[in-house]
Amino acid sequence: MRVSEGGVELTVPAESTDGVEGPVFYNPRQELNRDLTIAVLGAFREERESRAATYLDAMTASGVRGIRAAANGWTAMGVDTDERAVSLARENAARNGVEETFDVVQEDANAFMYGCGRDMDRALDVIDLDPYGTPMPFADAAFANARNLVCVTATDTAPLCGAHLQSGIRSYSAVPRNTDYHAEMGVRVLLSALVRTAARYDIGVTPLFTYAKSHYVRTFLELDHRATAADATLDALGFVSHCEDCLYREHTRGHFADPLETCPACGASRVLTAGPIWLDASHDRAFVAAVRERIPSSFGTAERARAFCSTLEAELDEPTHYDQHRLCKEWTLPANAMDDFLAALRDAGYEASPAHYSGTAFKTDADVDEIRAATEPVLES
Ligand SMILES: C[S@@+](CC[C@H](N)C(=O)[O-])C[C@H]1O[C@@H](n2cnc3c(N)ncnc32)[C@H](O)[C@@H]1O
Repeated sequence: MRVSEGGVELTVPAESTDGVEGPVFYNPRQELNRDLTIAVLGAFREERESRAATYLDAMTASGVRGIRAAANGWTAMGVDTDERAVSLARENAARNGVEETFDVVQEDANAFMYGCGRDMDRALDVIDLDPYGTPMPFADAAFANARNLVCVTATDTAPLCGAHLQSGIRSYSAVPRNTDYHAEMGVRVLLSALVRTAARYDIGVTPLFTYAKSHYVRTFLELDHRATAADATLDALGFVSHCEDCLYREHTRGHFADPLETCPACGASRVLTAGPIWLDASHDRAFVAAVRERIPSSFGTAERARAFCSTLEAELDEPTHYDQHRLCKEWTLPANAMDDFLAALRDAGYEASPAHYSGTAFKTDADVDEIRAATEPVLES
């Protein structure tokens, strides 16, 4: 089957695939992810005045990411262990006339990355990990061998958000907890595990653009190759305690957890502690704005992608979000329009923004009692 996206033409398997078995992977529902990736690459080069030129599509499948990067001026490389993927990616590269700037290799991604690290002629400026499930088996090789930017997709959202607790602990060396902000738990557990991996190579990390959508988390991490930068990055790790009864939460920075026995707000003992998680900003607002401006109307998801960036730009940096419907259920009050709800918080002197996780998700510097006091009038009206 022929598809076109982002100005390139591809042959892909007739049915879309999203599993390990079956034909070469291509998921049309990931077009937004790929459109945003191309816009991030462009913004990174221009905004950061970066000389980054080489891009590794470390799990290339149909070759779609590498081909789109090559079509946008990158010297791209693609790797896949599946020989059918390698030959399809090569065919697709030739179809788009980028076979000179998109070289595809059949190899294990880790072996390839370490091989490049030893070869100055194959230095990798940007490495993009897009595996099935957890990216952690590839994270060491990526940080050890990337110069400027590491892009990561994780699709194992149940382990990341604490729904599959043991699997999450095994993969991420952190304790994720299943809360009502489960997608954000996944974002912050993933960032924590990635920055701790980078720190082992004396690399500090700045998350430029991070989001959770349907069944995956995606992040773009700028690298700073200094031990002091790694130390500063680790200062953004800590723990969150969450009351399952009244939804109170608090977070503390540092390497040691100090779990709450009881909730300071309601006295209940059903308090979950998660961590270490990433507590700082998960995106750089100015960078996200630059990404938005670089989304051409020709992209299939242009309108959605720009709107998504706008939501992310406005989102506060608080490490956990609330859900209006969840709070209203707790308070047995009717929910109201999000705009009125957030306006009530702002009128009461708090910061408040939508959060990209859902249409009823929001962030604020108010605590649960303060949210209720500020919004009760508009919920009852
Ligand atoms: C989720 S798909 C990649 C999708 C692709 N990046 C896209 O945007 O359509 C994962 C790919 O990783 C490949 N793969 C699995 N293990 C690998 C490994 N150790 N090294 C390199 N590729 C691997 C699989 O064959 C599969 O094609």
